[in-house]
Amino acid sequence: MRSRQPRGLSAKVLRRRMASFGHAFRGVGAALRSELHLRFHAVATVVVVGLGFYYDIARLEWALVALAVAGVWAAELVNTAIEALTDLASPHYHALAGRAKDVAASAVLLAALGALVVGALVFGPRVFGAPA
Ligand SMILES: Nc1ncnc2c1ncn2[C@@H]1O[C@H](COP(=O)(O)OP(=O)(O)OP(=O)(O)O)[C@@H](O)[C@H]1O
Repeated sequence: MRSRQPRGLSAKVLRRRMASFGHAFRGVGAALRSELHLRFHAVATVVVVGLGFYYDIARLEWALVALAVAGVWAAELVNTAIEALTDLASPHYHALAGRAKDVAASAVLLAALGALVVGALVFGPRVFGAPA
């Protein structure tokens, strides 16, 4: 049976999806350029992935490390977006603006603490020689 979908629609949808990926990557690039914290995360990510290969960690450990790293990146990117929007909406001091920034920053802190726990459990025994 022939599809009733107008010809070229799927190509259009695909182009839109590709454009969305482009916007997302542009966002990561812009955040990397403006945020020192993100550049630190980039270096930390390279170190953690290097340690993963060096110690040949297990598949499930890779999954935990990937989730932890992605969680920190996602929290930091959302925090960067909230900071930008807050500065746009409230360039002058406002208690709500401060609260929005503090809460967004606490999401990064929570993700970073989770990543620290994952890092300590996965790499701690290997680096410090304790039994896994
Ligand atoms: N417009 C504002 N009104 C009230 N408090 C603010 C405002 N802007 C910033 N703050 C307070 O200052 C803190 C630091 O804000 P700032 O924008 O400097 O972010 P930051 O945590 O230093 O992040 P970054 O270093 O990534 O820019 C906020 O968490 C908030 O408590």
